[in-house]
Amino acid sequence: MKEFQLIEHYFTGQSQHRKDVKLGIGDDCALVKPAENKLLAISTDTLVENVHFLPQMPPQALGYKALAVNLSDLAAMGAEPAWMTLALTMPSADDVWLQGFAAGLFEAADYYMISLVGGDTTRGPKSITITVHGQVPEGKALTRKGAKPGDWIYVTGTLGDSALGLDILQGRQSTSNEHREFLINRHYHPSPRVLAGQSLRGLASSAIDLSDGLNSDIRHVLKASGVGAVIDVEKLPLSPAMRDSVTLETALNYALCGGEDYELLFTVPEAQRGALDTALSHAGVRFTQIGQIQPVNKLKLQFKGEEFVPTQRGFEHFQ
Ligand SMILES: Nc1ncnc2c1ncn2[C@@H]1O[C@H](COP(=O)(O)OP(=O)(O)O)[C@@H](O)[C@H]1O
Ligand SMILES: Cc1ncc(C[n+]2csc(CCOP(=O)(O)OP(=O)(O)O)c2C)c(N)n1
Ligand SMILES: [Mg+2]
Ligand SMILES: [Mg+2]
Ligand SMILES: [Mg+2]
Repeated sequence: MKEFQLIEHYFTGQSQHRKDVKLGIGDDCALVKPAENKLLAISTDTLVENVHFLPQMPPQALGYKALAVNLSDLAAMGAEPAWMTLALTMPSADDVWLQGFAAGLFEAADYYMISLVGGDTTRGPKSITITVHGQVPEGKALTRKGAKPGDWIYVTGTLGDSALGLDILQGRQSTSNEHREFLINRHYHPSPRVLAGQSLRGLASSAIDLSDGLNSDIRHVLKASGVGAVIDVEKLPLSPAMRDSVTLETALNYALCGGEDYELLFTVPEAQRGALDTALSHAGVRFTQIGQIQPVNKLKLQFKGEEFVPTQRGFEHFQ
């Protein structure tokens, strides 16, 4: 199949048709109509073979995850997904692979109501870059800046599962079949907390999504907000699969430094604390208070009051 046939065959048949897409795939640009009184939220993330995914990763999971990691950034800002572009580079046009990739991509796109409006297809080492566009009411976006001393720190979901799943895939850890399936699924199918992010508008004083690991990502919030924090690592939410598979110390290191959780970390002032339960009840995700913002610009990790020293900082591309 040639380049243009391939694009038409795999990427123009989506079921997600948004009224605000005035011109989609096929021209030199897409034309979209942003809503009035809303700001555009734009973010891009790349997945590169052997850096972000193993060559044997099922194409359906890869298509899904490539979009999910991008949606996670929209979630962190409280934005609603709207449009995306896809830049796809691959060594050859493998029909089975493309079929699976497109199925996974559109599964996530349909669920989160985001429309593919364009992209680029090239030959080369396998990599996927998605740019997402979302919308957020003016003045309502969540940002990394805004955490104040005394605010409570929360995370959604459970932490560390994805990194343990990757280690299991690579034979560095092992566990029961049931836990193995759960953990690998958490690695392959992260759940971007899109609804939770929108529900936190007007409630959270700051937010970020966790991609490199809490120990690394929370520092972006602290720096942007000009504050410090105490984290009670014994409060970090761990899945039963995590707790059953490794020692508590190893589990806490996965939760702090493993990365690819795609959960939200957010801060909430004391006065808004009571409103959280109701706001997040519709989002269908658990959330756990793990610490508090402090005036001194420093991150303190403690386990039952004693200093906790993690084995690493978090994921970094350039050491
Ligand atoms: N090559 C680049 N050019 C411009 N901005 C970049 C580049 N790489 C990263 N950024 C910006 O730097 C910030 C941090 O990037 P990153 O750590 O990748 O964020 P995230 O973890 O949310 O994906 C983001 O605002 C991102 O848009
Ligand atoms: C083959 C392989 N090695 C290592 C990892 C682990 N890993 C890759 S990227 C990453 C962090 C997140 O990726 P990044 O490109 O930093 O995304 P961003 O922070 O920009 O959202 C982690 C933990 C993996 N998923 N696959
Ligand atoms: Mg990024
Ligand atoms: Mg992010
Ligand atoms: Mg990163």
